[in-house]
Amino acid sequence: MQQSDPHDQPAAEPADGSDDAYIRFEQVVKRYGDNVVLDHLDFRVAEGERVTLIGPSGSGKTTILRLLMTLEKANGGVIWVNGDSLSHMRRGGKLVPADEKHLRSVRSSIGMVFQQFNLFPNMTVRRNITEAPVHVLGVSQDEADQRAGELLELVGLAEKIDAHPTQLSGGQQQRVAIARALAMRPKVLLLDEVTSALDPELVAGVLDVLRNIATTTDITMLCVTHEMSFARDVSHRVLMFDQGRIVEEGPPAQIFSEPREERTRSFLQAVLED
Ligand SMILES: Nc1ncnc2c1ncn2[C@@H]1O[C@H](COP(=O)(O)OP(=O)(O)OP(=O)(O)O)[C@@H](O)[C@H]1O
Repeated sequence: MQQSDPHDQPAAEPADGSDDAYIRFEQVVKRYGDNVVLDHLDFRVAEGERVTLIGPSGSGKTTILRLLMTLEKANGGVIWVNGDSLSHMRRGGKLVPADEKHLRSVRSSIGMVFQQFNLFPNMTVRRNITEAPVHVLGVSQDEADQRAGELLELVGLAEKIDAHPTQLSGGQQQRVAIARALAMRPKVLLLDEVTSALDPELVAGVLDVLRNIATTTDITMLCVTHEMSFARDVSHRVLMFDQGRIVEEGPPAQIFSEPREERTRSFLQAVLED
């Protein structure tokens, strides 16, 4: 049984009433058994903002993305996405626990790309990209096909539309996974170490695609990466985590060039030596 947390107050609106944050974590607690992974975490991400999460292994970065995708549930606090709470909803003027329909609706504004590409091996690239828009959003197959073509153009794989994932390199598969996430027209894109599973020579191509998406769209991005030059290029803000708390945050130029905290300095040193 999960313990309840004193901060797990149902809330209808962000605590300060008006809040322009698109994503907001308010006193969020996540535990696995006795392991406190997120410890009363507070942060906000504005609409269109691109934020990179850095920090040592186990500091809770992936957990944050998984909570946003509702793949995990917080033990305390409230997570807001565009004014909707992931724990509660209003029904008939009352606050009730969020149901699956509410969560599905919130989740539909969020796309995620994982370290492993998770493409359907038996489907062509086209079907990998069109399956969810057609079956979840109810978009016509023609419209979904047209969008798949445009997205494959964007990720530089237009000629692979009828290929199967097994015929593609890891980097190409990851670019298809990015196109698939964008096909749902998300407002937020979550990127979880999307180049970590790739051979080194394939990393740059995937990062170039993401740089292009970051700079040519107004999509809100939360990105977990060890690619510091990519983080420097695309992020508006970097959050440095340790043991489930933010130890430092700031624009990339400051965090990477003049970190204030010893923990940030030693983390960056270790990544650079890697
Ligand atoms: N399903 C789970 N069951 C138990 N513990 C878990 C589970 N998922 C994550 N954890 C623990 O939560 C902590 C935070 O993990 P998380 O993956 O969020 O860290 P991270 O900062 O993303 O690390 P990395 O950079 O290695 O991916 C770790 O101690 C991890 O062992």
